[in-house]
Amino acid sequence: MKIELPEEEFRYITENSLECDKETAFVLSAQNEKYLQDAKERGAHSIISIKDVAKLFGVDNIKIVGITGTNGKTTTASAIYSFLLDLGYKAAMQGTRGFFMNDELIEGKSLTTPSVLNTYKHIYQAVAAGCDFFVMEVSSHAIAQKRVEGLNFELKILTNITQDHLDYHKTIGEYIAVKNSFFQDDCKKLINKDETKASFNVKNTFTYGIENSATYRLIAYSLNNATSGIIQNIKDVVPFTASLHGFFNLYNLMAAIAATHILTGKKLEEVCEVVDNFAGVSGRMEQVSEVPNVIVDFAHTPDGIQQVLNALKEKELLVVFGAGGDRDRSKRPLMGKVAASLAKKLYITSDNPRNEDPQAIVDDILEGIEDRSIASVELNRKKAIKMALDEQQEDEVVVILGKGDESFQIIYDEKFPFDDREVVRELLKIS
Ligand SMILES: CC(=O)N[C@H]1[C@@H](OP(=O)(O)OP(=O)(O)OC[C@H]2O[C@@H](n3ccc(=O)[nH]c3=O)[C@H](O)[C@@H]2O)O[C@H](CO)[C@@H](O)[C@@H]1O[C@H](C)C(=O)N[C@@H](C)C(=O)N[C@H](CCC(=O)O)C(=O)O
Ligand SMILES: Nc1ncnc2c1ncn2[C@@H]1O[C@H](COP(=O)(O)OP(=O)(O)OP(=O)(O)O)[C@@H](O)[C@H]1O
Ligand SMILES: N[C@H](CCC[C@H](N)C(=O)O)C(=O)O
Ligand SMILES: [Mg+2]
Repeated sequence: MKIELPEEEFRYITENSLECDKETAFVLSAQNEKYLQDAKERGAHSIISIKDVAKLFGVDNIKIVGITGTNGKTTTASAIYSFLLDLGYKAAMQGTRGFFMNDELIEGKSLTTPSVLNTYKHIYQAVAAGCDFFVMEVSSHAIAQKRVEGLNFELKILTNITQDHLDYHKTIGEYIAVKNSFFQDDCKKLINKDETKASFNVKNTFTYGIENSATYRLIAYSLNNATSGIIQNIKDVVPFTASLHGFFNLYNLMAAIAATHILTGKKLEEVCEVVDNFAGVSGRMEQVSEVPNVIVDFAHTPDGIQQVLNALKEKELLVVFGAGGDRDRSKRPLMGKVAASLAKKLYITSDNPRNEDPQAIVDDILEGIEDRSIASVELNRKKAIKMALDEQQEDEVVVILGKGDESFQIIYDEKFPFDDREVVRELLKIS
């Protein structure tokens, strides 16, 4: 990606040596230092550091909020973004769903945390638009690869640490260490106190929790019909209501309320008043049809599946899911096991197979399932959804997991249009 800067002596900057020429400066970062020689050989105008870009782009003129954790990053980021906008601030958000500013989608999905220069470009756009805050998701890949190099965070948030991405991090110990490495500096931090795997520098640390005492503690809650809770921070005890469902979302809401309180210095009452306006995130616990009851969710980890199915366990559940190809293999049997323990019936199918054999992925999932009589295998995702809908009885819920708001299915390197919600609507003939 080349960025044009007409005012500078070089006309463009890039982080890719292949794009270097006499008009284009190479932005040296931890991710591309191995290509420095190549950039020089291609006649780069000059070599500049990511710190130089930080100055050029004024990235210190905005408050950056970074959220990491295995699950709940997008939901927590979206809640903070929504609360800030409702409280009258200008805000931007970058994450799995793309780059948003002041309630508008500016750029579609790419990575959860894009390359370092891409993030700097978004921050630059947010500064230019007069935003007070830049809320961003920080994936474990991004921490390991230093895609957040040079950013001074106003607040860093930890949602939780369970299992994902062991294809990349190799061991759970390494994955936990990478997540925790984000919280070793002196900047303000907000940590989930109920996450026993969290390890952080206590300086400037705030905590939130439900089970353990914390700076922000949920002292009472109800999940019947509507979600509501009472949050305590020192002497303040403040109620809130919310339209998100499920116990796990109480954690996301707590993190977002606490973060907004810390960031803005507004009264906790004022923050809690806007909580109910946040309608949730597309493709997360999204009810596509009420009768029959069909829910689409983005759970793609063992813990995500457990949390979502637990939230719905009052009903009998028919669960359609698979697992992504070219991703953590070791999570697949765990996903199978936890789904089998909470569902009446499983329809195991393809997610995004990418370069793997879809049957082999399903076999990995089946490894975790003792009672195979509850599991049907149908590799075609649309057919698997149809099977579940055809077999659904009154009072049962069809829960379709793993792809949430994705609008395509990735087979090898090709993206084919596919949206679980559209498929359900088409099969149920809902307009
Ligand atoms: C495994 C992985 O994470 N790979 C990422 C990594 O690729 P890489 O290390 O192979 O990069 P590289 O090709 O050596 O390039 C590194 C740098 O050198 C530069 N370069 C490269 C080649 C060259 O000749 N000259 C040169 O200067 C590139 O412009 C880049 O700046 O760095 C690239 C640039 O930042 C990423 O695009 C790429 O993401 C790939 C596409 C990917 O699929 N990543 C996924 C797994 C990912 O990151 N997912 C996370 C987690 C999602 C979540 O849990 O929410 C995410 O943040 O989305
Ligand atoms: N706090 C939480 N704890 C456990 N599971 C959660 C939590 N919040 C959300 N989930 C589950 O994880 C799924 C993904 O949620 P969300 O998109 O907010 O997470 P994420 O961390 O951004 O995921 P990704 O790493 O793919 O970007 C949800 O659909 C839900 O199933
Ligand atoms: N951010 C996650 C999303 C997974 C979504 C699932 N549908 C898959 O393709 O595995 C990842 O890149 O691992
Ligand atoms: Mg996300």
